[in-house]
Amino acid sequence: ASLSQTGTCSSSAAADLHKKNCFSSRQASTMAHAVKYLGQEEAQKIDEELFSEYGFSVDQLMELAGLSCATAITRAYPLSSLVKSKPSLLVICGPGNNGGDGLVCARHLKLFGYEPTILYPKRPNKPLFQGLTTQCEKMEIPFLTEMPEAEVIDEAYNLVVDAIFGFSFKGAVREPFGSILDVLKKTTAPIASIDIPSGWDVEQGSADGLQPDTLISLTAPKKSASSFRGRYHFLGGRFVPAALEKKYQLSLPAYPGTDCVLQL
Ligand SMILES: NC(=O)C1=CN([C@@H]2O[C@H](COP(=O)(O)OP(=O)(O)OC[C@H]3O[C@@H](n4cnc5c(N)ncnc54)[C@H](OP(=O)(O)O)[C@@H]3O)[C@@H](O)[C@H]2O)[C@@H](O)CC1
Ligand SMILES: [K+]
Repeated sequence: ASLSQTGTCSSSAAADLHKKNCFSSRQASTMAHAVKYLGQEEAQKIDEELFSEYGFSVDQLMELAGLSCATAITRAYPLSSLVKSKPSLLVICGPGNNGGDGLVCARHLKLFGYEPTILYPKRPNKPLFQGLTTQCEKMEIPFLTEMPEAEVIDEAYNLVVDAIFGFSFKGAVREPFGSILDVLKKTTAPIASIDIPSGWDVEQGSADGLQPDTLISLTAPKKSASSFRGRYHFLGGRFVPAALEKKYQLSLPAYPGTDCVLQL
């Protein structure tokens, strides 16, 4: 099959190929401006570089990440839109920095007028997380001692914030988080996932995993975000220095004004 002078194809197979090529080149030109979706190692390298080369501390970036998440949640689920009489939210925090983002997010949500409750079953023995826990306790945010049943969650909470695992998640889910994720899969309350829907492979996603209504990608989306089918995808974590953005060719969109989140 050959292409005619006008670039149209003389057979249907060639037409398909031509369409594919045109699509690829169109896609490539759009992609040059589109935000980059990161692999797991790349996300971890950027994180590491922010601390080692750029002199940030974890708690600094965690504060900005958690504030972005609380802001995104306020945009997607304003107080006036909540269906329950109380603006109740359940924030489930995991054992790493994603869980830390969840604690910061809960604290800001409380300041924004929501009534968060936290489940934090595996707490690292580190001053950072102990401090974040104390801050939440002092702000009268209740902590649950066990994961409620799916029906209880649907009855009691307007929204679940998933801060269980982020970009360091690997392998089969270990307890107690396997059971927690099983319950979450049965809930009908909307889920807002911080950075990555927990339990998803960071790059491949998960066909039978959580299906959050909202995803808040921090720094840049991870590859699995291309499988996100929920209503709201936000970018947050407005702390990336231009030189780092350039080095990793992140092509981050411009945040409007002083906003710390952007809807993708
Ligand atoms: N630069 C940025 O963008 C910033 C990123 N930030 C945030 O940090 C997040 C990344 O944090 P992270 O590296 O601490 O890892 P994260 O994913 O929270 O979890 C690790 C923990 O999970 C556990 N675990 C792992 N696999 C498991 C399994 N199969 N089953 C059970 N457990 C498993 C593992 O447990 P362990 O191996 O210790 O048992 C470990 O303790 C990132 O996504 C973003 O939210 C911001 O705070 C700041 C700026
Ligand atoms: K998460």
